[in-house]
Amino acid sequence: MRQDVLKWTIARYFEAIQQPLPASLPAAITPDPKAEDWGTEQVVHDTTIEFWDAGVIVVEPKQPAGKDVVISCGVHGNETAPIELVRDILQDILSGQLRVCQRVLFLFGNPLAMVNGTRFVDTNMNRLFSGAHQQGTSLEHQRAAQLEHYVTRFYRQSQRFHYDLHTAIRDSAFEKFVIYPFPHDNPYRKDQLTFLAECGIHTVLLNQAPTTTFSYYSVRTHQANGFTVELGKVQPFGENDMSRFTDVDRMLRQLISQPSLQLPEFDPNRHQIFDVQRTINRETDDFKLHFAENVANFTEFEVGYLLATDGSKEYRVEQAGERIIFPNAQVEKGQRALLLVKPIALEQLKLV
Ligand SMILES: O=C(O)CCC(=O)N[C@@H](CCC(=O)O)C(=O)O
Ligand SMILES: [Zn+2]
Repeated sequence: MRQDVLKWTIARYFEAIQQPLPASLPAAITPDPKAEDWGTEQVVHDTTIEFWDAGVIVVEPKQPAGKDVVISCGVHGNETAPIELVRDILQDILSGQLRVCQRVLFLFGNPLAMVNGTRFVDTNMNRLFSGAHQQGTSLEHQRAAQLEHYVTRFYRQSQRFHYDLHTAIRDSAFEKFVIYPFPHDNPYRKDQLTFLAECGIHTVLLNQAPTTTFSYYSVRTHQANGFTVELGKVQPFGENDMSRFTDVDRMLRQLISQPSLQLPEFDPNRHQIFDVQRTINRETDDFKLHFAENVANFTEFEVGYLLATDGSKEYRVEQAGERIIFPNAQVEKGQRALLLVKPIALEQLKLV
Protein backbone atom coordinates (compact mmCIF):
# COMPACT_ATOMS: atom_id res chain seq x y z
CA MET A 1 0.00 0.00 0.00
CA ARG A 2 1.29 3.44 -0.97
CA GLN A 3 1.43 6.40 1.39
CA ASP A 4 -0.89 9.25 0.38
CA VAL A 5 1.01 12.14 -1.09
CA LEU A 6 0.29 14.47 1.84
CA LYS A 7 1.52 11.98 4.44
CA TRP A 8 4.53 11.35 2.23
CA THR A 9 5.23 15.11 2.18
CA ILE A 10 5.26 15.24 5.97
CA ALA A 11 7.51 12.19 6.27
CA ARG A 12 9.98 13.50 3.66
CA TYR A 13 10.11 17.01 5.13
CA PHE A 14 10.89 15.78 8.62
CA GLU A 15 13.60 13.47 7.26
CA ALA A 16 15.10 16.42 5.40
CA ILE A 17 15.21 18.72 8.42
CA GLN A 18 16.34 15.84 10.65
CA GLN A 19 13.66 16.39 13.25
CA PRO A 20 11.51 13.66 14.81
CA LEU A 21 7.82 13.73 14.00
CA PRO A 22 5.61 14.64 16.95
CA ALA A 23 4.09 11.55 18.59
CA SER A 24 0.51 12.48 17.89
CA LEU A 25 -0.73 14.11 14.69
CA PRO A 26 -4.11 14.45 12.96
CA ALA A 27 -4.90 11.31 10.94
CA ALA A 28 -4.76 13.25 7.64
CA ILE A 29 -1.03 13.90 8.05
CA THR A 30 0.20 10.92 10.08
CA PRO A 31 2.68 9.01 7.89
CA ASP A 32 2.41 5.24 7.92
CA PRO A 33 5.99 3.98 8.46
CA LYS A 34 5.11 0.68 6.76
CA ALA A 35 3.61 2.23 3.62
CA GLU A 36 5.50 2.39 0.33
CA ASP A 37 7.15 5.71 -0.56
CA TRP A 38 6.40 7.59 -3.80
CA GLY A 39 10.10 7.62 -4.77
CA THR A 40 11.30 10.43 -7.03
CA GLU A 41 9.20 9.84 -10.13
CA GLN A 42 6.03 8.10 -11.26
CA VAL A 43 4.63 7.75 -14.77
CA VAL A 44 0.87 7.62 -15.31
CA HIS A 45 -0.78 7.82 -18.78
CA ASP A 46 2.23 9.38 -20.52
CA THR A 47 2.52 11.95 -17.74
CA THR A 48 5.57 12.06 -15.51
CA ILE A 49 5.07 13.06 -11.90
CA GLU A 50 8.35 14.28 -10.44
CA PHE A 51 8.90 14.69 -6.72
CA TRP A 52 11.43 17.53 -6.53
CA ASP A 53 11.33 17.86 -2.77
CA ALA A 54 8.97 17.31 0.15
CA GLY A 55 5.70 18.91 -0.92
CA VAL A 56 7.08 19.96 -4.32
CA ILE A 57 5.44 17.88 -7.03
CA VAL A 58 5.65 18.54 -10.76
CA VAL A 59 3.20 17.02 -13.22
CA GLU A 60 4.71 16.96 -16.69
CA PRO A 61 2.55 15.67 -19.56
CA LYS A 62 4.48 14.30 -22.54
CA GLN A 63 2.96 16.95 -24.82
CA PRO A 64 2.03 19.90 -22.62
CA ALA A 65 -0.85 22.02 -23.92
CA GLY A 66 0.72 25.42 -23.21
CA LYS A 67 -0.08 26.45 -19.64
CA ASP A 68 2.23 26.35 -16.63
CA VAL A 69 0.06 26.22 -13.52
CA VAL A 70 1.26 26.55 -9.92
CA ILE A 71 -1.24 25.44 -7.27
CA SER A 72 0.03 26.06 -3.75
CA CYS A 73 -1.52 25.44 -0.34
CA GLY A 74 -0.36 25.25 3.26
CA VAL A 75 1.78 28.38 3.11
CA HIS A 76 -0.04 28.85 6.41
CA GLY A 77 0.02 25.47 8.13
CA ASN A 78 -3.40 25.59 9.80
CA GLU A 79 -5.31 26.46 6.62
CA THR A 80 -6.32 22.88 5.98
CA ALA A 81 -9.17 22.99 3.44
CA PRO A 82 -6.86 23.92 0.55
CA ILE A 83 -4.37 21.26 1.69
CA GLU A 84 -7.07 18.58 1.58
CA LEU A 85 -8.32 19.86 -1.79
CA VAL A 86 -4.84 19.75 -3.34
CA ARG A 87 -4.15 16.33 -1.83
CA ASP A 88 -7.32 14.95 -3.42
CA ILE A 89 -6.50 16.37 -6.87
CA LEU A 90 -3.01 14.91 -6.64
CA GLN A 91 -4.25 11.53 -5.50
CA ASP A 92 -6.54 11.38 -8.54
CA ILE A 93 -3.63 12.25 -10.84
CA LEU A 94 -1.40 9.65 -9.23
CA SER A 95 -4.07 6.97 -9.43
CA GLY A 96 -4.69 7.73 -13.11
CA GLN A 97 -8.27 8.95 -12.58
CA LEU A 98 -7.48 12.53 -13.60
CA ARG A 99 -5.55 12.91 -16.86
CA VAL A 100 -3.61 16.14 -16.98
CA CYS A 101 -2.56 17.94 -20.18
CA GLN A 102 -1.01 21.10 -18.68
CA ARG A 103 2.23 21.34 -16.73
CA VAL A 104 1.43 21.74 -13.02
CA LEU A 105 3.55 22.46 -9.97
CA PHE A 106 1.79 21.48 -6.74
CA LEU A 107 3.21 22.91 -3.52
CA PHE A 108 2.50 22.11 0.12
CA GLY A 109 4.05 25.29 1.45
CA ASN A 110 4.92 24.92 5.12
CA PRO A 111 4.94 21.26 6.29
CA LEU A 112 6.41 22.15 9.67
CA ALA A 113 3.51 24.49 10.46
CA MET A 114 1.06 21.90 9.08
CA VAL A 115 2.37 19.44 11.65
CA ASN A 116 2.21 22.07 14.39
CA GLY A 117 -1.34 22.97 13.40
CA THR A 118 -0.34 26.63 13.37
CA ARG A 119 -0.26 29.49 10.88
CA PHE A 120 3.55 29.44 11.11
CA VAL A 121 6.33 28.26 13.37
CA ASP A 122 8.86 31.10 13.61
CA THR A 123 7.50 33.71 11.27
CA ASN A 124 4.74 34.26 8.71
CA MET A 125 6.10 32.68 5.52
CA ASN A 126 3.74 34.70 3.34
CA ARG A 127 5.78 37.80 4.15
CA LEU A 128 9.08 36.29 3.00
CA PHE A 129 8.87 36.24 -0.79
CA SER A 130 10.45 38.46 -3.43
CA GLY A 131 13.74 38.09 -1.64
CA ALA A 132 12.53 38.97 1.90
CA HIS A 133 13.71 35.49 2.95
CA GLN A 134 17.27 36.82 2.74
CA GLN A 135 16.73 38.71 5.98
CA GLY A 136 16.66 35.66 8.25
CA THR A 137 17.63 32.04 8.69
CA SER A 138 14.56 30.33 10.19
CA LEU A 139 13.16 27.23 8.51
CA GLU A 140 10.45 29.46 7.05
CA HIS A 141 13.05 31.78 5.53
CA GLN A 142 14.78 28.73 4.05
CA ARG A 143 11.54 27.23 2.76
CA ALA A 144 10.43 30.50 1.12
CA ALA A 145 13.79 30.68 -0.68
CA GLN A 146 13.40 27.08 -1.85
CA LEU A 147 9.84 27.67 -3.02
CA GLU A 148 11.00 30.65 -5.10
CA HIS A 149 13.73 28.48 -6.54
CA TYR A 150 11.28 25.71 -7.49
CA VAL A 151 8.81 28.15 -9.04
CA THR A 152 11.64 29.65 -11.12
CA ARG A 153 12.76 26.19 -12.21
CA PHE A 154 9.18 25.26 -13.12
CA TYR A 155 7.96 28.19 -15.23
CA ARG A 156 8.98 27.60 -18.85
CA GLN A 157 6.06 28.40 -21.13
CA SER A 158 4.59 31.86 -21.59
CA GLN A 159 1.07 31.26 -20.17
CA ARG A 160 1.66 31.24 -16.43
CA PHE A 161 -0.74 30.89 -13.53
CA HIS A 162 -0.43 30.72 -9.76
CA TYR A 163 -3.35 30.10 -7.39
CA ASP A 164 -2.10 30.30 -3.80
CA LEU A 165 -4.90 28.75 -1.76
CA HIS A 166 -5.61 29.97 1.78
CA THR A 167 -8.42 30.25 4.32
CA ALA A 168 -9.08 33.23 6.55
CA ILE A 169 -8.73 33.30 10.34
CA ARG A 170 -12.19 34.86 10.76
CA ASP A 171 -15.54 34.33 9.13
CA SER A 172 -16.03 36.46 6.06
CA ALA A 173 -19.27 38.10 4.95
CA PHE A 174 -18.28 36.93 1.46
CA GLU A 175 -17.01 33.43 2.13
CA LYS A 176 -14.62 33.17 -0.79
CA PHE A 177 -12.56 35.99 -2.21
CA VAL A 178 -9.24 36.69 -3.86
CA ILE A 179 -6.51 39.23 -3.40
CA TYR A 180 -5.46 40.46 -6.84
CA PRO A 181 -1.79 41.38 -6.37
CA PHE A 182 -0.68 44.85 -7.46
CA PRO A 183 -0.39 44.64 -11.27
CA HIS A 184 1.82 47.73 -11.67
CA ASP A 185 0.92 49.08 -15.12
CA ASN A 186 -0.69 45.90 -16.39
CA PRO A 187 -4.44 45.63 -16.91
CA TYR A 188 -6.72 43.33 -14.91
CA ARG A 189 -7.71 40.19 -16.79
CA LYS A 190 -11.34 39.51 -17.68
CA ASP A 191 -10.64 35.82 -18.34
CA GLN A 192 -9.17 35.47 -14.86
CA LEU A 193 -12.17 37.18 -13.24
CA THR A 194 -14.44 34.84 -15.18
CA PHE A 195 -12.40 31.79 -14.17
CA LEU A 196 -12.64 32.87 -10.53
CA ALA A 197 -16.39 33.45 -10.82
CA GLU A 198 -16.73 29.93 -12.21
CA CYS A 199 -14.86 28.80 -9.07
CA GLY A 200 -17.62 30.49 -7.04
CA ILE A 201 -15.40 33.45 -6.21
CA HIS A 202 -17.10 36.73 -7.01
CA THR A 203 -15.33 39.03 -4.56
CA VAL A 204 -12.00 40.56 -5.53
CA LEU A 205 -9.71 42.81 -3.48
CA LEU A 206 -7.29 44.90 -5.47
CA ASN A 207 -3.99 45.37 -3.72
CA GLN A 208 -2.53 48.75 -4.64
CA ALA A 209 1.10 48.21 -3.65
CA PRO A 210 3.87 45.63 -3.92
CA THR A 211 3.93 43.04 -1.12
CA THR A 212 6.12 40.12 -0.07
CA THR A 213 3.40 37.49 -0.57
CA PHE A 214 3.84 34.35 -2.63
CA SER A 215 1.24 35.31 -5.25
CA TYR A 216 2.76 38.78 -5.78
CA TYR A 217 6.15 37.10 -6.26
CA SER A 218 4.85 34.99 -9.17
CA VAL A 219 3.03 37.94 -10.70
CA ARG A 220 5.96 40.32 -10.47
CA THR A 221 8.91 38.05 -11.05
CA HIS A 222 7.38 35.58 -13.50
CA GLN A 223 4.57 37.57 -15.15
CA ALA A 224 2.05 34.96 -13.97
CA ASN A 225 -1.66 35.44 -13.53
CA GLY A 226 -1.54 35.01 -9.79
CA PHE A 227 -3.89 35.34 -6.83
CA THR A 228 -4.13 34.72 -3.12
CA VAL A 229 -7.36 32.74 -2.95
CA GLU A 230 -9.30 32.73 0.34
CA LEU A 231 -11.63 29.75 0.66
CA GLY A 232 -13.60 30.26 3.87
CA LYS A 233 -12.42 29.90 7.43
CA VAL A 234 -9.57 27.98 9.10
CA GLN A 235 -10.63 24.55 10.44
CA PRO A 236 -8.63 21.60 11.78
CA PHE A 237 -7.80 18.72 9.42
CA GLY A 238 -10.83 16.53 8.74
CA GLU A 239 -13.34 19.18 9.86
CA ASN A 240 -13.76 21.04 6.58
CA ASP A 241 -17.02 20.84 4.71
CA MET A 242 -15.42 20.05 1.36
CA SER A 243 -18.79 20.46 -0.40
CA ARG A 244 -18.16 24.24 -0.05
CA PHE A 245 -15.28 23.92 -2.53
CA THR A 246 -16.77 21.81 -5.33
CA ASP A 247 -16.68 24.66 -7.85
CA VAL A 248 -13.04 25.48 -7.06
CA ASP A 249 -12.13 21.81 -7.26
CA ARG A 250 -13.95 21.33 -10.58
CA MET A 251 -12.41 24.43 -12.19
CA LEU A 252 -8.86 23.63 -11.09
CA ARG A 253 -9.29 20.12 -12.49
CA GLN A 254 -10.63 21.54 -15.78
CA LEU A 255 -7.81 24.06 -15.97
CA ILE A 256 -5.15 21.37 -15.81
CA SER A 257 -6.92 18.65 -17.79
CA GLN A 258 -8.38 20.59 -20.74
CA PRO A 259 -6.17 21.85 -23.57
CA SER A 260 -8.24 25.02 -23.80
CA LEU A 261 -10.61 26.04 -21.03
CA GLN A 262 -14.12 26.91 -22.28
CA LEU A 263 -15.23 29.87 -20.17
CA PRO A 264 -18.48 31.86 -20.50
CA GLU A 265 -18.39 35.44 -21.79
CA PHE A 266 -17.15 38.04 -19.33
CA ASP A 267 -20.10 39.44 -17.39
CA PRO A 268 -19.34 42.53 -15.27
CA ASN A 269 -22.33 41.80 -13.03
CA ARG A 270 -20.70 38.65 -11.67
CA HIS A 271 -17.93 40.48 -9.80
CA GLN A 272 -17.82 42.74 -6.78
CA ILE A 273 -14.59 44.64 -6.49
CA PHE A 274 -12.99 46.21 -3.44
CA ASP A 275 -10.03 48.51 -3.46
CA VAL A 276 -7.54 48.35 -0.60
CA GLN A 277 -7.69 51.89 0.84
CA ARG A 278 -5.37 51.55 3.82
CA THR A 279 -2.93 49.02 5.17
CA ILE A 280 -2.43 49.38 8.92
CA ASN A 281 0.80 47.91 10.19
CA ARG A 282 1.42 47.16 13.84
CA GLU A 283 4.13 49.46 15.19
CA THR A 284 4.16 48.99 18.97
CA ASP A 285 3.69 46.26 21.60
CA ASP A 286 0.45 47.94 22.52
CA PHE A 287 -1.62 47.30 19.40
CA LYS A 288 -5.34 46.72 20.09
CA LEU A 289 -8.37 46.09 17.92
CA HIS A 290 -11.56 47.72 19.18
CA PHE A 291 -14.07 45.18 17.93
CA ALA A 292 -14.81 41.57 18.86
CA GLU A 293 -13.01 38.43 17.68
CA ASN A 294 -16.15 37.22 15.95
CA VAL A 295 -16.62 40.31 13.76
CA ALA A 296 -16.38 39.00 10.20
CA ASN A 297 -14.16 40.18 7.37
CA PHE A 298 -15.94 42.81 5.21
CA THR A 299 -17.84 44.27 8.18
CA GLU A 300 -18.53 47.99 7.77
CA PHE A 301 -18.43 50.49 10.65
CA GLU A 302 -19.71 54.05 10.78
CA VAL A 303 -17.37 56.93 9.95
CA GLY A 304 -15.33 57.89 13.03
CA TYR A 305 -15.52 54.44 14.67
CA LEU A 306 -12.28 53.67 16.54
CA LEU A 307 -11.04 50.47 14.90
CA ALA A 308 -7.62 50.11 16.48
CA THR A 309 -5.06 51.79 18.66
CA ASP A 310 -1.32 51.35 18.41
CA GLY A 311 0.23 52.92 21.51
CA SER A 312 -1.10 56.48 21.38
CA LYS A 313 -2.02 56.32 17.69
CA GLU A 314 -5.68 55.92 16.80
CA TYR A 315 -7.11 54.37 13.64
CA ARG A 316 -10.68 55.36 12.85
CA VAL A 317 -12.99 54.79 9.92
CA GLU A 318 -12.27 57.70 7.60
CA GLN A 319 -14.70 57.20 4.75
CA ALA A 320 -18.22 55.81 4.43
CA GLY A 321 -18.13 52.26 3.08
CA GLU A 322 -14.75 51.24 4.50
CA ARG A 323 -14.73 47.59 5.56
CA ILE A 324 -12.26 45.59 7.60
CA ILE A 325 -10.19 42.69 6.24
CA PHE A 326 -7.72 40.38 8.02
CA PRO A 327 -7.72 42.09 11.43
CA ASN A 328 -5.01 40.49 13.54
CA ALA A 329 -3.57 42.15 16.64
CA GLN A 330 -1.03 39.33 17.13
CA VAL A 331 1.13 40.03 14.07
CA GLU A 332 4.80 40.83 14.51
CA LYS A 333 5.73 44.49 14.73
CA GLY A 334 6.08 46.01 11.26
CA GLN A 335 3.53 43.62 9.77
CA ARG A 336 0.02 44.19 8.48
CA ALA A 337 -2.56 44.10 11.28
CA LEU A 338 -5.59 45.34 9.34
CA LEU A 339 -6.67 46.22 5.83
CA LEU A 340 -9.43 48.65 4.99
CA VAL A 341 -11.20 48.17 1.70
CA LYS A 342 -13.95 50.00 -0.14
CA PRO A 343 -16.18 48.87 -3.00
CA ILE A 344 -15.34 50.30 -6.39
CA ALA A 345 -17.11 50.04 -9.72
CA LEU A 346 -15.66 47.51 -12.14
CA GLU A 347 -15.87 50.19 -14.85
CA GLN A 348 -13.05 52.01 -13.11
CA LEU A 349 -10.60 49.19 -13.80
CA LYS A 350 -8.32 48.90 -16.79
CA LEU A 351 -9.45 45.51 -18.13
CA VAL A 352 -8.24 43.39 -20.97
O1 LIG B 1 -7.47 35.82 7.93
C1 LIG B 1 -6.40 36.41 8.02
O2 LIG B 1 -6.20 37.31 8.86
C2 LIG B 1 -5.26 36.08 7.08
C3 LIG B 1 -5.61 35.12 5.96
C4 LIG B 1 -4.37 35.05 5.05
O3 LIG B 1 -3.51 34.25 5.29
N1 LIG B 1 -4.30 35.96 4.07
C5 LIG B 1 -3.12 36.16 3.29
C6 LIG B 1 -3.38 37.24 2.28
C7 LIG B 1 -2.17 37.47 1.41
C8 LIG B 1 -2.34 38.63 0.43
O4 LIG B 1 -2.56 39.75 0.90
O5 LIG B 1 -2.23 38.38 -0.77
C9 LIG B 1 -1.97 36.55 4.22
O6 LIG B 1 -2.22 37.29 5.18
O7 LIG B 1 -0.85 36.14 3.96
ZN1 LIG C 1 -3.23 32.15 4.74
